[in-house]
Amino acid sequence: MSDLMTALEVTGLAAGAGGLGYAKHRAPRVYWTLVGLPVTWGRFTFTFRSTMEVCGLTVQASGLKAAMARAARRQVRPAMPKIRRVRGTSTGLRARLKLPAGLEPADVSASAERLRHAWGVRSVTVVETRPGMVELRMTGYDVLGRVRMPRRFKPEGPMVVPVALREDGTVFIRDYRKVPMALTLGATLSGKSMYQRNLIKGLAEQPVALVGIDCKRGVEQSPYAARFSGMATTPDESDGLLKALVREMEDRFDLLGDYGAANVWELPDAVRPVPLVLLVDEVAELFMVAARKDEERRDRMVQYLVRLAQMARAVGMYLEICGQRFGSELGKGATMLRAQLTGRVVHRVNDLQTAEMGIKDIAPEALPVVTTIPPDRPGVAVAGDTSGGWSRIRTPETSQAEAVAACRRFAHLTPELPALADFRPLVDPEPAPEPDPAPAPDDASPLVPQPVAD
Ligand SMILES: Nc1ncnc2c1ncn2[C@@H]1O[C@H](COP(=O)(O)OP(=O)(O)OP(=O)(O)O)[C@@H](O)[C@H]1O
Repeated sequence: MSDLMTALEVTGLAAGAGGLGYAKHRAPRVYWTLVGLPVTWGRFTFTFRSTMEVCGLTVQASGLKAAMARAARRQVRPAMPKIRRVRGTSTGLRARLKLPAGLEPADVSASAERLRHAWGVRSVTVVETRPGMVELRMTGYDVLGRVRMPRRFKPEGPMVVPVALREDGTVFIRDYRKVPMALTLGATLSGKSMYQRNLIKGLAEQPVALVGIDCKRGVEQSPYAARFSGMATTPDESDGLLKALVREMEDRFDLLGDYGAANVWELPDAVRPVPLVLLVDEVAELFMVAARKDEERRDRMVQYLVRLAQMARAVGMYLEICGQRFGSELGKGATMLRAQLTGRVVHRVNDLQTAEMGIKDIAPEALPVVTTIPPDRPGVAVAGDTSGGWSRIRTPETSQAEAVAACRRFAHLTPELPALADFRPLVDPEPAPEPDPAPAPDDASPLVPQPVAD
């Protein structure tokens, strides 16, 4: 009997160990939650003091403290960061530390690699949360290996879309009100379309008008037509669409003038025009020139885009431009337009010059990171904006069917914009069966776009 029990125990242990070994590689998130997190938390807590000492994150005790210690015949200990809060997450461990006078966040950042080894974690990122306080963001495994977005993430406010994961395990959001105009660059097969797809899926759920320019005959954007209020698939159509958008922008400015408002968010809800995002896929196709008369059209379109990029933010109109390159080869005014696109997401690119176009003017120190994105990691990109901050991100792998299903489910949110009536995209009247059949609201057919109530 006891032999049988022993055999069962050994088999159970072996199966358990095998299961954990399997989970470590195939389900790192589960492994981290079950094993990594408690072990790391314990290691962090019990070795914190000694780690601070060996990593040189201590300063001499202040005169008063030293005097008090001497008076009490205690050893004078150096001052070190104090743990204020520790929190486990599905990707790692976060610890808030209060720094003693004499230590600054840069000192802790400089020791990040040593802290990573000391606590056996995948990465340590140091973020200043307020003067004198830093947060250590540790990840327990390669969170960009197979991206899973946290389920409980709630975007704060309108026009905020969670679109990817940062390597420190936090969510990378596209916040249109903070960074209204953006450029996504990347070589072929680097993951640009996946990024756009995630963006469209996230935007589809919000009360926003989507307008598309896809001069690859609409192959990228047409599947999402149910959620688009306007779409152009040739340079000629795009010329007309951009002209209509500039007029729409001017009308919106007139409205702001009528109400004495500085931007659409100050307008009363009843009259506020719906926010609008223009998504341009493969900008080089839009600016393609075959004859002299095309050049005039191209220069005109660049001018329209520059005007939108310079002014449209206040009236709730935003640009999202995507391409393989974006330099002077695109024609007059192209580099001026690029300077206005202050949000940048740069995937793997083919040459240093393209990486420079994407990131050098806003976060030059991220340049080596862009040039070393491996080809077997499509979707990995460097995201930065004019605040100077940048991070390595990766979008979750989302199938086209999932994004199409989201567009159809929220088709009732597609506003009718009279100015763009000539550019309404064709909606497939017989959609393919959807993999994710969420019920559409009773009052809206998923196929017939309906205006948003004012
Ligand atoms: N975040 C990601 N995670 C995993 N796989 C990805 C990710 N992003 C892209 N891929 C895969 O990489 C391949 C290329 O992606 P995608 O089509 O988005 O690239 P692209 O830059 O748009 O290429 P092209 O310019 O040729 O259209 C696809 O097979 C896609 O499934």
